[in-house]
Amino acid sequence: MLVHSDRTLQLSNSVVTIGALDGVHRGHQELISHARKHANELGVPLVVYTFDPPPKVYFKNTIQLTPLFEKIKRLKILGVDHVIIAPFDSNFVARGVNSFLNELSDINPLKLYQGPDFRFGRNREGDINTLRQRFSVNVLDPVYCGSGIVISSSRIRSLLMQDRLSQAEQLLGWTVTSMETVIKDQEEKILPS
Ligand SMILES: Cc1cc2nc3c(=O)[nH]c(=O)nc-3n(C[C@H](O)[C@H](O)[C@H](O)COP(=O)(O)O)c2cc1C
Ligand SMILES: Nc1ncnc2c1ncn2[C@@H]1O[C@H](COP(=O)(O)OP(=O)(O)OP(=O)(O)O)[C@@H](O)[C@H]1O
Repeated sequence: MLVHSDRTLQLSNSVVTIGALDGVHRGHQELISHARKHANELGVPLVVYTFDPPPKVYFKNTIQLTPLFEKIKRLKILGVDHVIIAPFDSNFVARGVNSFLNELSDINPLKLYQGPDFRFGRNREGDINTLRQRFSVNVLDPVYCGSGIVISSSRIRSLLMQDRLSQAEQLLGWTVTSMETVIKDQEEKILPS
């Protein structure tokens, strides 16, 4: 797997998933697994376009489930070919939808795989319909946990903050050992003893 931090990757075709993907939880895994399968059928590379830090960490100062190296490790395990890491900063946040879509066209996505709630661009102006004006998009039904709640990074953050580690693990599909350490570190920074 190749990691690109300069956003200059050019491909003649690809299958793409975009997102914060904090935790690379079971919902993200399902999305990537469908995208992987389709990329194999088409014989093209699978690209994940992600953000560092995750937008919710940047805007809402939430805890971060996976540090970048852990997210990259998980994406590699899932068989992703290229990861594009966009530095999520004030310049990036100010970009309009067209600027972002123009950048995406450098990798010529034959298909994008997203969940229904995906948003992008300045003030979250873009959605699935905006994406569809330029690219072909497959929208996956949300993956739910056993209790009928949609799996999300936010839900997992909340479970971890309540020390409900085994439930968080079920939603993540990964062990929380390394993450627990990260979260404890973050808590200690917020609440110095
Ligand atoms: C070019 C670009 C600009 C963005 N600007 C904003 C913004 O102004 N406000 C905001 O809340 N999120 C912004 N975002 C983040 C998106 O709302 C969203 O979190 C991101 O596209 C990842 O999707 P996901 O949250 O479904 O993973 C931006 C995203 C992109 C790609
Ligand atoms: N449970 C899920 N089932 C299917 N797709 C999902 C699921 N959760 C997220 N996605 C999709 O994965 C992509 C990345 O989403 P994102 O990283 O924002 O996940 P999230 O869990 O919703 O995060 P957060 O709770 O921080 O908003 C988006 O296209 C989103 O719709």
